[in-house]
Amino acid sequence: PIPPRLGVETPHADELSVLFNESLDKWGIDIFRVDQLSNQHPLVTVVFSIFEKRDFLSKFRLHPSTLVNYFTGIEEHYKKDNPYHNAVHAADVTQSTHVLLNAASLVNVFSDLEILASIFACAIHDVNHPGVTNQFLINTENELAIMYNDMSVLENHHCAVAFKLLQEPNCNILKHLDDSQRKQLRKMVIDMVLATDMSKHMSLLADLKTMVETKKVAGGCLLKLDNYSEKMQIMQNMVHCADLSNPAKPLPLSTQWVTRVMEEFFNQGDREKALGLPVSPMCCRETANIEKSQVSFIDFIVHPLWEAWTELVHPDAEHILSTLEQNRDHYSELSATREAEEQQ
Ligand SMILES: O[C@@H](CN1CCOCC1)Cn1nccc1-c1ccc(OC(F)F)c(OC2CCCC2)c1
Ligand SMILES: [Zn+2]
Repeated sequence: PIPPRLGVETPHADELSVLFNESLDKWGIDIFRVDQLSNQHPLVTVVFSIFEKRDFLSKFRLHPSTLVNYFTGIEEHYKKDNPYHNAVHAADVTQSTHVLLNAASLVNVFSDLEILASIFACAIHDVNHPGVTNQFLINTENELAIMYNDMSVLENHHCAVAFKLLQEPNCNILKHLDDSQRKQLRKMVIDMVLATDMSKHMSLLADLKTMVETKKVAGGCLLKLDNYSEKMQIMQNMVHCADLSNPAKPLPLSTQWVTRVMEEFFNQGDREKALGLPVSPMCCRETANIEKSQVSFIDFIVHPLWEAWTELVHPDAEHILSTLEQNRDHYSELSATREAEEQQ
């Protein structure tokens, strides 16, 4: 059976293809609308449409129904009742990376295999996420923490689930890659997904800043990327930027992500309370100051990262950085008014 043109069966196929024709390559596509129009298959349709647009089905001899089978399996392994870490987040990070890859200063930097690996890594980067943090899994001696010895527990799990699924019948999308391509892709995907562990953030950012400094010295071009580790550094930071892009999206999208992530954090706080464990930061629904937390999240983590990325790909990400700065000021004003109200 030939799969439907957008990879998914939906009564809104026409509306969805109009939305993709207009905005698949744009920062700020309404991914929540993609979720609705795709009959709750946002990841399958985003991956399928990006692969079609990049001509990956012919470049890598990917069979359409194998592609739909595999990414439907991946999508099903994203827990639907996670408010945040669900298939919409995966589709969002995947489409965001697709846009970042189109930056003029990154043209000709990555091979098709590196681009395939980046898109694949985003699609699977949080698969089967349990809706709690690494620290929670470690504190509760969860079987996943035991399995991965407390080291990047979630991120190891996401990789393992994704590669295990490749071995299911009619799911091996990499069947027609040669052995060396498949081995390279596997290594690149693991390197990118393990780099989404927030505990790696500071070292990843430090290395990115160093690269930006040397790039300035070397006359401002990126093309001299000859070794794997420099290329992988950029790919890891690109996926990490996409993973932390919620505050840098148009405000109506950003606020929906804040609501979702806080609900997931509060659910974890409820479980910690019930277990008599100390409640993690920002996870207590009684005391959390949502706007204030967003301002410090942006000031200490998200803005420094996007500032470095914007310098690296100058001037292609300027509009993203300015959206982030506008959103930061919005949350800061909100938190000031809330504080003033609470004083009265
Ligand atoms: O939890 C974050 C990392 N921590 C590290 C320790 O300091 C606080 C932040 C990143 N992360 N990891 C998974 C999901 C998210 C995450 C993703 C979107 C977030 O906000 C918004 F953009 F939607 C987000 O906000 C939290 C709650 C308030 C401030 C941070 C978190
Ligand atoms: Zn993520």
